[in-house]
Amino acid sequence: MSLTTDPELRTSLEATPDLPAAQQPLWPDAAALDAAVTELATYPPLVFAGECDVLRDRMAAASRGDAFVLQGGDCAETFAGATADNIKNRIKTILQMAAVLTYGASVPVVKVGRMAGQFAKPRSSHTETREGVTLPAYRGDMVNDFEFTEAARNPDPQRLVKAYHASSATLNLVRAFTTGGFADLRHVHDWNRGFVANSANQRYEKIARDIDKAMKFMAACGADFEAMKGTEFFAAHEALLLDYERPLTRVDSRTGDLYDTSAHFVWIGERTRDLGGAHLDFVSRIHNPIGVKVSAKAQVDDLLRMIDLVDPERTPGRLTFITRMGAGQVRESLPSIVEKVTASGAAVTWICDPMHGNTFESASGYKTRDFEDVVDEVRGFFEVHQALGTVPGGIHVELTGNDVTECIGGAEKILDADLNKRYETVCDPRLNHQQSLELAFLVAEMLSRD
Ligand SMILES: O=C[C@H](O)[C@H](O)COP(=O)(O)O
Ligand SMILES: C=C(OP(=O)(O)O)C(=O)O
Repeated sequence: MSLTTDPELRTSLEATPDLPAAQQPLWPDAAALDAAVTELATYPPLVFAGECDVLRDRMAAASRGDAFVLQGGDCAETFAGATADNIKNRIKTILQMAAVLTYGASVPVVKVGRMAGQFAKPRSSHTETREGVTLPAYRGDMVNDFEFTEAARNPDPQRLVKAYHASSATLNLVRAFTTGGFADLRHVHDWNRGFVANSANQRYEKIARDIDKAMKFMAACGADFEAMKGTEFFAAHEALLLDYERPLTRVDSRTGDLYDTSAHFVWIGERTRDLGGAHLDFVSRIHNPIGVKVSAKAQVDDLLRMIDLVDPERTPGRLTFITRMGAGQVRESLPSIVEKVTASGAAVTWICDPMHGNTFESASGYKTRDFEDVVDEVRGFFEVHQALGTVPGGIHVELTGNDVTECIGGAEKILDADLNKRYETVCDPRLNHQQSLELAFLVAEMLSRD
């Protein structure tokens, strides 16, 4: 792979018209920004273009119903949170969910972490006010620090470089866990047995028992579990900060095509998906599989134009619409979008994000989500696709492997009064380990009914 100093790449990126880029930090020091971007451009890619192509094929399989996608991870990764234990717990949770979903869907589950790059956040407001003091909003560790002081909230471009190193270390451990034996299906199944052994989760015992039987059947047939000790795992994040994504964009030496080597899959968020904006222009130039968040506010005509821009050749697996309508809206707003996009002949993969349309402020003042709403949105997503004869291709979830108390509900019955016990997110509330597994069991039930 060539670096951004490659004349071909420079030409291609410099050809990018000067389009408006929403949600970018107001970097106070242009020279410092320049230095950070130049430094990033000299670093090795985090992923290989060929891996992105593999993921594109997997996303294409999901668009046909031959695979099911599980995307999950933190709302906002932090530098301090990039520890071995946190990464291990998140991977473990995703592997456990994937095992249950594989059983429910009877197709391979494509595992994609919101990890190793999810360090930047779009915000509703540029500023945050506490007790009469107004400072720049926290925009993710890639930009500034969560601490509420003027110095901490000042955007620092060296954080772009730190984000690269934190992503690199995270991805290194993720690759080690997923290929070095930790992902052994027999361990994963044992962990799930531990989950259903908890009296709160007894209603999922039947699925766990059925999986147990299936594993014994496979063993009796001579299945090689040793060969199933590793698994494919991909990294994804929102391509929000163009000062990070552009210098990590490289020419694939095999084909001459551009790839954003900061992750296998990048998505464009609800707040930055404007057709005339720099974000969609950027992803239209790279060859990674791309996601776009779609809320109930999306106009179908805009989505059709977006497909023409990002996926003019209608390549299966290239474009994923991650719908996040809210439990109260999904049944009303999703059908016409799916119907019209399908009628246009586009080959998009449909994924449900049941988190971002279901956020509210609890009576005690915490930003939270109700587990019931999360489940209901996924249920609505399945109902809509079933009614239209289209394919529900996967789910996209904000989760952690730790026992935080950020979303209310679930079998543990987390209440508003419990939120203050372990509310650790620096942005949006995540499902904890138990709630994530519970969601997987419920989605497995939905899938096996299909
Ligand atoms: O993750 C999504 C957004 O970044 C987040 O919901 C914005 O939160 P805010 O409305 O508190 O800025
Ligand atoms: C900001 C996010 O979501 P959305 O763009 O859908 O609001 C996100 O997934 O982190």
